[in-house]
Formats: sequence, structure tokens, C-alpha cells
Amino acid sequence: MPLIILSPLLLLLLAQIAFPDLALFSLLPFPQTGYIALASIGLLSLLMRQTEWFYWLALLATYLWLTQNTAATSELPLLPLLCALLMLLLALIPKPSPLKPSGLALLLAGPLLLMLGQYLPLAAALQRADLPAVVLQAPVSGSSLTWLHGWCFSILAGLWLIAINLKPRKAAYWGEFAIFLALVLDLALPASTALANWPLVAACLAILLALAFQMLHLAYIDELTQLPQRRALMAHLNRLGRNSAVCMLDVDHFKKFNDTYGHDVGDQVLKLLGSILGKVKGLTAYRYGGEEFTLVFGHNKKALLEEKLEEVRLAVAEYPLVIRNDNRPKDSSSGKKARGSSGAEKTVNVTISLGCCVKQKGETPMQLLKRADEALYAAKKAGRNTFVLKI
Ligand SMILES: Nc1nc2c(ncn2[C@@H]2O[C@H](COP(=O)(O)OP(=O)(O)OP(=O)(O)O)[C@@H](O)[C@H]2O)c(=O)[nH]1
Repeated sequence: MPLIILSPLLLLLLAQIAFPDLALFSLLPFPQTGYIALASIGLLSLLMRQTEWFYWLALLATYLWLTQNTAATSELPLLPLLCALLMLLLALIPKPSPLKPSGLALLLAGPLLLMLGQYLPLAAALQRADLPAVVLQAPVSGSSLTWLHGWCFSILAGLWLIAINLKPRKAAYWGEFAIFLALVLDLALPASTALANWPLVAACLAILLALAFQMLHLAYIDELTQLPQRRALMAHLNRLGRNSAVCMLDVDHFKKFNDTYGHDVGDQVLKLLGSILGKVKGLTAYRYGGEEFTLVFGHNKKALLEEKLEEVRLAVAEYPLVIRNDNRPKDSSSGKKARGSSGAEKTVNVTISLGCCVKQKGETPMQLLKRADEALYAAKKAGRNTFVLKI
């Protein structure tokens, strides 16, 4: 669960509040330890080819540097707001590799904007307290977080959470959000020796967890269908209970489909199939490889299995696939022919065949898969768009 990424913030905060005498992070030489932590995570991100974290590390390092070199954060009223805004923008934009010229420019732009932002007239206005005094007051005494920060952060957090929920769930988004929360908490907590440094440490741990999730995702999740792939299937089959069943399924006449509509459209079909299978309750779906998928059931009840296999078959067969032929030639007569009279879109249906078998006593995962494959072959021979269940 990507939400686990937020746990270091909470756990470290609780630990620091519950055991202030422990003063875990006040024993560390800061900011040096902070810079070392950020540099180590940068190195790890590079090794793991997840270089988009460089942008975040650069922002965090600049924030740390600016706060360490200013007597009080209140002297930099715009810094947290600007930092949070830049973080949100960074979370929303597609990020090139920082090793490319455009990426390098973006990498430098964040810290530069953060530093130059302190000279904006707005910063001076905030310092002169042109706003009603209460707006610039801190809700908690000793805290650097003013009501103004609080309101702005609430709006930014709301926008951020909406953005996260609109995107497909990904660990990195929660890692980025954890960095934002660490920034808010850094300001909100009254400056004290016991609590002073933990938000940065928590942000670093959140990035480490996000990196671990990203690696797990790369190792276990198929890029195209977003389903767990064969490595995850084999791990599941190795710990499969006695009462279980396995089903192999594949798209009917997929070669012909690819030949007719192109490999890209074929990929879209597999993607859609992954999304349909992933939503079916009562089974775990895997992409076995190519156009083959595997379903694993945690029971061996004949009636329930038949019901589920039919549900899956129907869900695919009845799904109207809208095909946009974007690659067709624009002016040639062959292009006109390809577009046809009904325009650029066409609706087609694909069907699948399913072969399922119940696990036998002492059967190995490979033997079980082989029998499911034989059942799939039987379904193909029976005319396709059907299932065969072997009890
Ligand atoms: N677009 C796309 N095609 C794939 C992918 N993996 C495998 N295929 C294609 O799937 C097709 C499988 O063809 P066959 O094994 O002959 O089976 P089929 O045409 O579906 O015929 P039946 O299974 O007997 O109904 C091949 O043309 C592969 O190129 C993929 O990731 N994307």
C-alpha cells in the first residue's frame, strides 16, 4: 500500500514526542547529516535509475541551506509557500531525465526560483506585515507556521490529493506528498531540540520507501497491463493452499486482430483486458506473458468457479472496443478506403477462451499450469469464446 510511505512521518513524530529525552535527531550534527542523507538518497536513486528524485532532493537541499543560513524562518516568509508551490508544480509536470539538457535546466530552475523568490516584492510586503496582524500570527506559539501559511498549505494539499487521485496509483506520488507534509510539519512544530530535525529525516525515509515501492513495482508489475506478472504469479503458486484453482486465458484470433488493426491497437486490447481482469472480485489476475493471462482462485468450488469464469468471459466479450485509426494515410486513396464511410472510429469486440483446473494433491505449480493450459487448448478446440473447467 503506497500510503505506508507516509508512516515514517507519523512514527518519527510520535517517537520524538513520546521520548523527548531520547532526542534522537538532536544528537546528529545538523545540517551536515541532512546533506549526507540527501546525497546518499541521490546516489541510490541514480543506481536504481529513478533519477526524477533528484528534483526533489535539490529542492530539499536548497530549503535546508536557506533555513540554516537565516537566523529565523520568519525572516523568509515566502520561502515555505514558494517551496510548497514549486513542489506541487514538480509533482504535476512530466519530468525529463535530469541527465538531459532539459532535465538539467529544470533541476537548476527549482533551487534558483526558491532562492530568488526571497527577493520578490511580495516577500517584503509579508515582512512589513501589510496584512492584518492575525494573518501573520502563528496558531501555535513558537511555531513558524502562520495562519497565512496554514490556509495556503491547506489549499495546496487539497489540490495535491485531487491530483494524486486522478492519476493511476503510484508510490512516487505518495512519496512526493510525504515531502510536502514534512515541509508543513517542519514549520508547524515549535522549534525545539528534540523535534527540530526529524521532518527532514522523515522526508528522506519517505523517499527511501517510495524508491523501494518503485523497485517492487518494476519487478512485479507488468508495464502494459498494470497486472502482476509471471514472477509474482510463481510466488503466489508456490504458497497456494490445497483448495484452489488456476485458469489460463488468452485472446481469440489475436494474431489476426494484430494483423488487421496493428500491434499498437493490439497492445491497447491487452491493456484493457488487464483493467477488466484486475477489477473482477474473488480472484487474482496475472499477465502470464504475451497475450496469455492467469487467474488464481482461493477455492475449488465448482459452481462458484463456473460463475466467475462466465462472468470474466462475458465482461470481455460484451466490452465495446473503440478503435481510432490514427496511423492511416491522410490523402491517399488507400487512406480514404481505410477510413471507410463510418469515419475514423470503429467499434469491435474481442473474445477470450479460458481453461481452468482445480489443484490436485501434491501437484507442483508447473504441473498445475500445464493442466490449465491443456484446458485452455480444449476451450479453443470447442470453438473459442468459452471456458473449460476440469475438476
Ligand atoms: N499487440 C501485441 N501482440 C502480442 C503481444 N504478445 C503476443 N502478441 C501476439 O499474439 C499473437 C498470438 O497468436 P497465436 O498464438 O497464433 O494465437 P491466436 O492468433 O490468438 O489464435 P488462438 O489463440 O488460437 O485463438 C501473436 O501474433 C503475437 O504477436 C503483445 O504484447 N502485444
